This record gives sequence, C-alpha cells and structure tokens, in this order.
Amino acid sequence: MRSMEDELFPSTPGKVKIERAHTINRQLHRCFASTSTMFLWALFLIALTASYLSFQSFVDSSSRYLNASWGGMQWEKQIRESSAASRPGGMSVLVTGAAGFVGTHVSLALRRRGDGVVGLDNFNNYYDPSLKKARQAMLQSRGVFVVEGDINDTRLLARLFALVPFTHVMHLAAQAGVRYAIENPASYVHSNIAGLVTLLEVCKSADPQPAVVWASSSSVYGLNEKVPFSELDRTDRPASLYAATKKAGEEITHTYNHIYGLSTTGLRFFTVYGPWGRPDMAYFSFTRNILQGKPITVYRGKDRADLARDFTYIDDIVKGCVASLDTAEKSTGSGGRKRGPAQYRIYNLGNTSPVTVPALVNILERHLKVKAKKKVVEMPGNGDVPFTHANISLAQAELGYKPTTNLEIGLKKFVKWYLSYYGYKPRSGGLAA
Ligand SMILES: O=C(O)[C@H]1O[C@H](OP(=O)(O)OP(=O)(O)OC[C@H]2O[C@@H](n3ccc(=O)[nH]c3=O)[C@H](O)[C@@H]2O)[C@H](O)[C@@H](O)[C@@H]1O
Repeated sequence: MRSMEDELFPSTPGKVKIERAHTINRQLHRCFASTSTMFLWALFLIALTASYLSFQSFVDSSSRYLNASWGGMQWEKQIRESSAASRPGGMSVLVTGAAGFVGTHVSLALRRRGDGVVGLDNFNNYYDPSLKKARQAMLQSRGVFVVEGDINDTRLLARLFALVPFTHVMHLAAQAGVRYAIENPASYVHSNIAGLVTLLEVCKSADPQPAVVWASSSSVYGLNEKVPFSELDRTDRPASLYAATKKAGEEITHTYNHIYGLSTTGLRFFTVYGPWGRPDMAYFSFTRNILQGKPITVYRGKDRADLARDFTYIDDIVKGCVASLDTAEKSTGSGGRKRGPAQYRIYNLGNTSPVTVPALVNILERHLKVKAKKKVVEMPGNGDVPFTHANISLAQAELGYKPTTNLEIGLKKFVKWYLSYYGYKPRSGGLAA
C-alpha cells in the first residue's frame, strides 16, 4: 500500500527515490530545489516557444506579404492609373464583383466613356472561375484593373480608399443564385450580409464618403402576388435565404444612410441575362445542355402553370446602373459623422414583359437549331417564386430607364457569344464543338 509520503513524493522519472530515513525538512528542501530547477526549465521552454512562435509569425507575415495577391508598388501604380478618369469631371468608381457578369459590363461601360474604374473580385468557385479570369483579362485589355480580394477584407478596402478618393462604389459582389442557398446558406451570410457591412463600414469612414449604388434583387418580392411588382409593394415575405439577405441589404444600407449620411441606391435586378453571363442561370445551363444533347429540367408551378420571369437584357441593366451612378447625390457625412440627410433610393430594373420558361426554351431551340430534351417537373420547394414582373415607372421617371431589348433579340446575342466563346463552329445540320 502506498503511504501518504509516497503520495506526496511519488517515484517519477527525474526524481530520486525518497530515502525514508531523511527528515521531512530535507525532503522538502530537495523538493523545493527540484521545483526551482523545473521552474527554470519551464522558463527556458516558454522562452523557446515564444521565440519559435514569433519567428513563425514573422515567416507567416512576410510570406503573406510576398504571396499576397495585393500590395506593392506596381499594384498601387495599376490602381492609380485605373482609377483616373480620362474625361473632365469623370467619376472614380470602385466596382465590387467586377469579374462577375454585371460587374464586367458596367466596368466596361464606365471605362468606355472615360470614368476611372477599379475592380475588386474574390474569384470564388461558385461557378467556373476561368470565365471570371477571361472577363478580367478583357477588362485589363480595356484599361480596367481588377484587384483580387474579398469585400470582407477590411485592410484591403481601407488600402484602396487610402490610395484613391473614390467618388462612387458600384457594389455588385454577392453570393448570387436563389436555389444554391439551400446547399450553402453560410456563403450568403458571408458575402451578402457580412461583406456588405464591411464595405459600408469602410465607405462611411472614407473621406470623402463615396455614393453607393448596389445590387438588390427582384427576389425580395417573395410571395408578393400583386403584379406588376412596384417598389411600394410588400417585401417582407422572402421565399429564399438569398432573397432574405438581399432584403437585409436594403435595411442595412438604410441604416448607414440614416446614421452616417451615406448616399445609397439599391437596384432590384430582374433575372439579368446576356453575353458573358452566369453559367448557373437557366438560360445559360439550358444552352450548354441542349448543345451537349443532355436533358434540361423545366420546372412547373402549381396546377401545371408555367413559371415566368421578367428576363432583362444586360445592356438595359447597364444603362440603369450608369444612370443610377450619374444621378446619385453626394454622401453627406465625413469622418464617420453625418452632416445632413442623404439620398436613399430603391429602383426596379426589369423588362416589364414576363416570358414563361417553356417559351425561353423555344427561343433557345430556334437560335441553336437543336431540339431540347425536356424533363418537366414540379417546382421543388427550394426558394423559387412562380413569376416576376417589374413595374419600372419609378426608374423610368427618375433615371430615364427604358429597356429596349426583348428576349428574342437578347438570347440571339447571347447564343452568338456562347458559340464563339466555347468554340462551336457551324456545320451542315448543326453545330460542332
Ligand atoms: O432577378 C432576380 O432576382 C434573380 O434572378 C435570377 O434568379 P432566377 O430568376 O431564379 O433565374 P434562373 O435561375 O435563371 O431561373 C429562371 C427560371 O428558370 C427556372 N428553372 C431554373 C433552373 C432549371 O433547371 N429549370 C428551370 O425551370 C426557374 O424556376 C426560374 O423560373 C438570379 O439567379 C438571381 O441571382 C437574381 O437575383
């Protein structure tokens, strides 16, 4: 049986076996001596660990600096050049999501007329990043530099604003897609909520504060059945998490407008399509599948009703975006303090003529000269709404917005781009890759 003494002074490696004949004082002395040795060892180990950790963090931070996709003199030079307007009184615009579909087109349009544009994009892999890289290359060739980075990166955003006094921010970076929110809800919170707040925090602190124009979505109308959808209709019944984050964006921008005097304009886009579009959207994936001889799934609503969308052509959307930037009033805050009330606007940017999904497929079949293999299924309950239809009278009155491209013409242009981008050649009796 182990004695109390054994318990107090166990026989462990590094410790001599206690000679029972020694007095308790002697034992205590030894114990104390060995404790101080241990203490010294512990100190030594702590010092060693600390110096290792600080060396590691030095290596980390230097390699982060060396490998960072942003930073450095050349990078700063590109930003300064890209942000410089080439027309008198031109704007200097930070376009987030610049390698995205709408972002690319808006950046090009601004650059073409002589505004300064700096793009920002995180090149995530929600869809094929090579398409984003191709858009970036096209932008670069037209004088628009796209920074690789995330809107959640406060340091990067602060650096950009330190380099350039942006007059406007065109905020198009987002996690898009209605149905993907079921699979990856966190990505919507990350980009559409956290990213938006990070960006607005930097904008409100910037001096001068930029005016912000950003992409909301027609999906905020959710279960609204009153047609056409007007900006005054209810938007408190979203049908998807995506829609909920876009609606939250409208509330969040209102808060920054109210507290900090940020001029903000939210644009509710209605199913935007066109060349350089998004591969996750129906018109794009249908085209791909039809050409590859694969089946397409066409959703159908309650009572076998066809689903319909107010498909809006990209060039019309670009005009709405540019007009919003042109009519945006200056923010009224400075150094994070509001000086007076600032502009807060929300507009529908749609086409005002909904088309059913089967009609969309018919148009594609005609332009592609290939019959689709259709699988018609009940619309899954994953966030879709049965139809959208925009009332655009407000945008018409205040922005001069007037869409001019119908789905027939718009899809013809899309198909032409698709065939050339993916290398299809016309052949008698069809197309070949
Ligand atoms: O305007 C908007 O608010 C939204 O428009 C699109 O969302 P959505 O209208 O759902 O566009 P698609 O995914 O291209 O779907 C268009 C229609 O095709 C249908 N569809 C989609 C996919 C499919 O495989 N089959 C199918 O029938 C959908 O149910 C829908 O009725 C975009 O994906 C959103 O990012 C955007 O915010």
